[in-house]
Amino acid sequence: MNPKLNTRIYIAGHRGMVGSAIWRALEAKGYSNLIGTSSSELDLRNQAAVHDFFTNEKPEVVIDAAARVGGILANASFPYQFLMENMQIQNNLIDEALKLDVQKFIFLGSSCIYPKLAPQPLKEDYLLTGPLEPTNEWYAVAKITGVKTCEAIRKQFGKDFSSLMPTNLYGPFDNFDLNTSHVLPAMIRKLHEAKQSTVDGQQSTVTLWGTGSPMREFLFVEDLAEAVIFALENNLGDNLYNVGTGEDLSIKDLALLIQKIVGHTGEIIWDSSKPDGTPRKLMDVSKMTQAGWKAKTGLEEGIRKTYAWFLKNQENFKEVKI
Ligand SMILES: NC(=O)c1ccc[n+]([C@@H]2O[C@H](COP(=O)([O-])OP(=O)(O)OC[C@H]3O[C@@H](n4cnc5c(N)ncnc54)[C@H](OP(=O)(O)O)[C@@H]3O)[C@@H](O)[C@H]2O)c1
Ligand SMILES: C[C@@H]1O[C@H](OP(=O)(O)OP(=O)(O)OC[C@H]2O[C@@H](n3cnc4c(=O)[nH]c(N)nc43)[C@H](O)[C@@H]2O)[C@@H](O)[C@H](O)[C@@H]1O
Repeated sequence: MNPKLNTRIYIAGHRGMVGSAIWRALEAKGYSNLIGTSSSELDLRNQAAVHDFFTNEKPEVVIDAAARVGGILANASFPYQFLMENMQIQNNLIDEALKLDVQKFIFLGSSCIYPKLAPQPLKEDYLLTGPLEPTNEWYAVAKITGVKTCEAIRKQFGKDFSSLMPTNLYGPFDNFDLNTSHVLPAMIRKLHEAKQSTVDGQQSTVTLWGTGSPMREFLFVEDLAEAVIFALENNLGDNLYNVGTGEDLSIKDLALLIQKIVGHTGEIIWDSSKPDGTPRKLMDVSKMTQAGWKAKTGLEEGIRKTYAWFLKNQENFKEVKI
């Protein structure tokens, strides 16, 4: 389909980091008929409520950025919720979208769908070729189910349902709760707070998780929002596309970069009782590049923007339990 500026676009999860970035980017491009509801207004795990919502709102396009999301520890600690809630949310959205003849559905998954020890960089074809990383296999299984459900609809009904697999994301409106966050916002918060708490003129020590040796790729969330709009406005023609920068670095090097940006001069300790997770998950982004989309924001530039956002908004995190 070719969306018009008044096409009715429902962004599920529009208050989250990803959904809100997509909303802002669509608004900036002039899309005027955006639909969003918070989880307190509409619990997407509730099938009947989702049915009523679709019947009333009649979206023409659905972008699914709603999910139970968290970093390595949250994933490993709540396997049932990460599996069940994600399947409930996506099943309700996809099934109602199919029944009510939504013209385009974009499902967002994650790079953890690929096997733990798959060759690098990860090509879309490597899906279901080996065992998953145990810390997040529950979330990964839910996301694989979402990819396959969209693929089944595409195959059986010829409808434009497709999946984008973003690498690890970061940016404004990220989650800075140290128990549930991903590594990049956790490092910004830990290093910033340690910089501010000096003891005898020395900045405090920061404890990070694992060995620091895993490799990760990071994409600025506003670049992902551009990729989603690219997929919305172009008929990509296939079911599954990786979205990333195609570059990675070690967790240790990420810590050194954030330390420099934040201005922390204290010591960093690595707590190897915490899991490392998958050793590497670098995306092969050639399919998206060939389609015509490429990430724009360099890692240092993106972290500087995110840190600036954190400094402006950190009062909101004060009540979060560490
Ligand atoms: N963050 C990453 O590093 C990353 C990496 C790859 C892929 N992704 C994917 O990107 C998508 C969005 O992630 P995010 O980082 O933006 O997460 P987020 O900030 O936690 O946002 C998740 C959104 O989902 C909504 N939601 C959760 N449970 C819901 C429910 N039961 N009913 C209704 N809404 C519900 C929340 O709504 P309320 O705010 O109203 O509660 C929230 O707006 C997910 O599909 C995720 O897998 C994220
Ligand atoms: C994108 C998401 O990635 C998630 O995997 P994954 O990259 O390991 O998740 P992260 O939580 O970002 O952790 C990445 C790496 O950073 C290390 N790390 C170091 N210090 C910290 C810290 O203070 N907090 C956190 N959170 N990590 C830290 C962590 O041990 C791991 O090796 C998956 O669990 C999800 O399913 C999803 O796919």
